[in-house]
Amino acid sequence: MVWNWKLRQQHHDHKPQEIKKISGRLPFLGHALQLYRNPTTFLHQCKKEAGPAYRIQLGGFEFYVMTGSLIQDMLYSIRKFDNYDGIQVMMPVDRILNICYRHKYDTDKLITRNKNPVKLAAKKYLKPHTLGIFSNRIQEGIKRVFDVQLNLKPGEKTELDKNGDTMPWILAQVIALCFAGSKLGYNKDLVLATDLFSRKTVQAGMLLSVLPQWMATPFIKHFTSVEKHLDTILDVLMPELEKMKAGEVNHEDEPTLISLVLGMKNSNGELHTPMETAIYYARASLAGLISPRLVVFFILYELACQPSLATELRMEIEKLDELTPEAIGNIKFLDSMVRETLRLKIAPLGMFHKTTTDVVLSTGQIIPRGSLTIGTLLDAHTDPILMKKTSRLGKSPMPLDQFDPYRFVHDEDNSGVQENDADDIDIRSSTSLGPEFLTFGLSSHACPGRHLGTLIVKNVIAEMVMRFNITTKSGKRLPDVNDFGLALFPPEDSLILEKRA
Ligand code: HEM
Repeated sequence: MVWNWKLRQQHHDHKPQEIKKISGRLPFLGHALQLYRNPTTFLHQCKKEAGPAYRIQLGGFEFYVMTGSLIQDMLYSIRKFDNYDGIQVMMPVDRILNICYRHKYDTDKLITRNKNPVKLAAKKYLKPHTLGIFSNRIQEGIKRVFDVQLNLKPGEKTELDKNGDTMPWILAQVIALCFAGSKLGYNKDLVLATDLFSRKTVQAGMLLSVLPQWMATPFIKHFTSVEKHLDTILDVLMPELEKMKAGEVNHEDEPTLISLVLGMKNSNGELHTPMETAIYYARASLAGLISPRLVVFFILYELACQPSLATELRMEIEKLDELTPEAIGNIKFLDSMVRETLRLKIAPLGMFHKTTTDVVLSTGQIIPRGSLTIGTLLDAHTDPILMKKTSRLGKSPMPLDQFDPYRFVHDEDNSGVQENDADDIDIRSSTSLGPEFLTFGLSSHACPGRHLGTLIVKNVIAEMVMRFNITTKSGKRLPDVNDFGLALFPPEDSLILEKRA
């Protein structure tokens, strides 16, 4: 292999070391069994065996695993570690569109490596100070679904299944309103198609992660195709988009993601067509639905297991002068619970990237160009050496591997912050990025939708807790479900909602 000149200069002709392969691989399965049984223990053993960077195999993929501060190095080096190709490993939406929709539209045109219009629109309009434009839509959307789908009499109970339709419907309704506007966003066909597009994409993604594409394709086409749902999204959105394009209507009084994307140019310098814009709506809704759904369920489960937390949250909500999404978004206790959930209720492995060049790590080891890299986020978030500031937070700090809903309810006096703490370690809110909070990524690739996502999560939780007493169906706290260390799901349990008087 020919090292490039710059790398040689940097390392004064010391030959970079290969990164060690972890022993115990099985043919094809690689380390799947170890990751299935106990990913956290396995990843600790790997670090002991091979140091801060090592190679594991899962399914057909080999991953270079980054631990500790190497994760930050990866997330900050956006030119060397590409996140687009990385995300496509876990959520291969380009391949899924290609399998399900290529016969209707050349989906290759939508591969948005460098100019993702959803990202550009999100960066512009989903900032904390611009979120007010979505306020009414968030409030109205949540209220409407609760009134229709969860309309119980006081004392009446219902089951909220984590795999059921209610929670996805609530979130899809809000996302449809925010991304397509009030004129189209209440359309039931659109809301259902938005939800099913995201759920089917996740299922198809799972098939593609375990089977070669030729084998997965017929299953996807038969069982998890997104074609019908994308057709519906196009049917609802395109007539309005055509009118917008012709200048017959505009969305100036209520900015929407679709109006922003329609006004942007693609990589050929041409404005997006109504069809492209409608497909981008579907892609954006994926980002807006998948993670928030899990975060909401994790928090509700915690409230069900610790009813005193629900009582405290109700008291905080009752103290508010007005019940606006912003006011709910500013409740410190709720924000702390969201940040703690995002810190701890995450997969042991995450943040897929692909190297764009041979990369020499600070350890002197090399990752060849085109390799898949991944970070041990959970290990980093529970390591007191890396989480110096976080580990001191709270009046009586709890160990980092335990869920402390009050951890980030801090003020100047009880934050545990010391004078020599680095200023760049920002712990102010659930959306503050920094080396002690990696869940949204870092630097310019960090999630641009996090402010909207957390605001929606908080408002759904607030509505739920004000309307219902929440308990678990099992009557116990069941363990979270780990999926080969690559995804973490809430326990195999349901929630029982009892309408409050
Ligand atoms: C609270 C829930 C959310 C979580 C945990 C989350 C997490 C993430 C993560 C981990 C990334 C990849 C960062 C990287 O590779 O460095 C990402 C990217 C992205 N997220 Fe989110 N996200 C959330 C909500 C949302 C919402 C509501 C939107 C709405 C538009 C959104 C839009 C995006 C987009 C467009 C990207 C791609 C950014 C890029 O390519 O640079 N996310 N998100």
